[in-house]
Amino acid sequence: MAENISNAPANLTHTMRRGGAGNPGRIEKPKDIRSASARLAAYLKPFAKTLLVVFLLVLGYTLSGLAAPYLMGRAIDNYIANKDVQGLLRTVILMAAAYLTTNLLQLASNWIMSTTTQKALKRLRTDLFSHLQKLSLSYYDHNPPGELMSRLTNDIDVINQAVSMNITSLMASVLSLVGILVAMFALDFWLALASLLVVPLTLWFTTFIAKYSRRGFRELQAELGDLNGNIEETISGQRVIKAFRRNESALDTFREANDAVYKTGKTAHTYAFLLMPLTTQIGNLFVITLAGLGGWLAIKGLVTVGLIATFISYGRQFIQPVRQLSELYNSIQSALAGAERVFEILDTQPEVEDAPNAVPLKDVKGDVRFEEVNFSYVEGVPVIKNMSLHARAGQTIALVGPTGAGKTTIINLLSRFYDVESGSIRIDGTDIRDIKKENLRRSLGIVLQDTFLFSDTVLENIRYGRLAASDEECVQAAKVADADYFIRQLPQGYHTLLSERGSNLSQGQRQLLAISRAVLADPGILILDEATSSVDTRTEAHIQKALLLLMEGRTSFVIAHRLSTIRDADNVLVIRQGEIIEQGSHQELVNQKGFYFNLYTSQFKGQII
Ligand SMILES: Nc1ncnc2c1ncn2[C@@H]1O[C@H](COP(=O)(O)OP(=O)(O)OP(=O)(O)O)[C@@H](O)[C@H]1O
Repeated sequence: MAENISNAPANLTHTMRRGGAGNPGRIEKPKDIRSASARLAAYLKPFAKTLLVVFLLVLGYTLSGLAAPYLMGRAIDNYIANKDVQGLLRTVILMAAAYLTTNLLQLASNWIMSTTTQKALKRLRTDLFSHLQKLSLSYYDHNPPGELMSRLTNDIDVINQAVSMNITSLMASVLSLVGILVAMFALDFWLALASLLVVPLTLWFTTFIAKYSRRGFRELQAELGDLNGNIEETISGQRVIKAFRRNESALDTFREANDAVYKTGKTAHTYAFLLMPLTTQIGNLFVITLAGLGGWLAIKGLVTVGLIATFISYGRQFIQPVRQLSELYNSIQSALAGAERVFEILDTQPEVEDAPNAVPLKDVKGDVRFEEVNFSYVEGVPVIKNMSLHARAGQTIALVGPTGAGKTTIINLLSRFYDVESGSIRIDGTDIRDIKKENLRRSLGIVLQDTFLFSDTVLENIRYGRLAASDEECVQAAKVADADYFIRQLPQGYHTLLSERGSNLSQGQRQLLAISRAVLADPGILILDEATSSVDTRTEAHIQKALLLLMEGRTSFVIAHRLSTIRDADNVLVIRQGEIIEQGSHQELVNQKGFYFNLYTSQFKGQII
């Protein structure tokens, strides 16, 4: 058992590195230990019977762990002293059996515990992920993806570490401490009392080293954070770095950050590694004291040599749980803090569900009305002000205006990604808050500038528009969207795997896939955000053609960047600071010589119509 002490630095550093997502490297304290542990325990509750088995196994191996030193003492006193080879052999076999049982039971309990933990964590992860799906977009506005990812992965991992390993360790440590103490006091009161002196010394010592080591690792995490940020920026900004020939200065910044990591890492690890030899020294000191004191008592004829051997062996076993307890405390604290962060998400109110009287939307005609709509993302900062508009079924509405005017917000409100603050939005006369969300979103086709493609095949990415669609329907949609020609040129055609966010496709091609999706979805109302970045003229022509086809007979809201789209629109809404300041056809607006006219002359003049 004593050799386990050598694991100390590894365990300790591991615990420290996994300080949790919020602030890695720090041993964080949960705000409410009781509630966090109760909720975490609830996830283990379905496995109560299994946990009882684990407890019995731990109890079993603690007892068998206590048996071996006792047997050794007996062997020395009864058989070695009396030269009884038979008896010695029997005891040696018993000792071997005791050690073997200890190891086997330990193995079994750890295995069962970690399997159980994995099952419980699988549930927690599923709960967390499904809850994330239900949260509103405004929640995502306030919680960056990195942070949420960290909760799904790091925090759950910290909990995993603590629950799968540390719960059994905790049980074992407490049980073996109690067991050893009882055995020691039962065997010899004074020697047991002397052994107890080692407890405060070990506790003080481990806490002392752990404090410095922890501080070191905390600093190391901060430096590592800087280094990671630096690397991430350099990788994602490669294009700009190369364009501006900043490779050397990027390297300099990296060297600086790398150097800081090296220095802090050296100090932190030195403290951590100090723990092993120094704890071993304390253990040795303990053995020497026991041997000296025990030897003296033996000379006096007060104790037997076998008893001293038993005590020394117990003594070695004793230090480990004492040291472990102080480490476990930190690791469990971190896990509970992680659990709290996970529960915080689970406690966030999900997106407003459908009203109880929500109705399905059937056969959408596409008549859209905004009636005195007000909205703000942040309280007190109105983004849409008292806006009213009417789009008749089949009309194309172009939204134009300077950046930040509120065009995307209008579309966000129509899609009910956010709810209006006051006023109402109606589709075919029904307030969208009274329409089943599922239905509402199905009747809207959204083609955004930055199309999100999943790491899957081209075919599956198109099928995202309507999951029940057959392969033929997907291909047909791609043909209508004029995407078929480029898809067939891809290495595996429709079965080509797209990389994350479709980065192996050009922007124009991504848009064509988004249009294919919309064609497949066959929505009553279309929402388009025209791409601002230029694509090659051939793709551009394909996109234009596909869009015109798609818009035919559907009410379309287009955040327009091309003059041709604006000219073809039935109504152009000029948005400024959350208000419609002008509206009419392109020609009417030009004739008005107002805000649109200025916008037109500065922005669109010269565009090929
Ligand atoms: N999620 C958000 N949280 C807080 N404020 C936001 C959010 N999204 C947009 N805004 C703010 O709302 C205002 C309107 O933004 P919106 O995206 O609707 O403008 P836009 O007209 O679409 O601009 P652009 O043409 O640049 O896309 C801006 O001031 C913007 O900063």
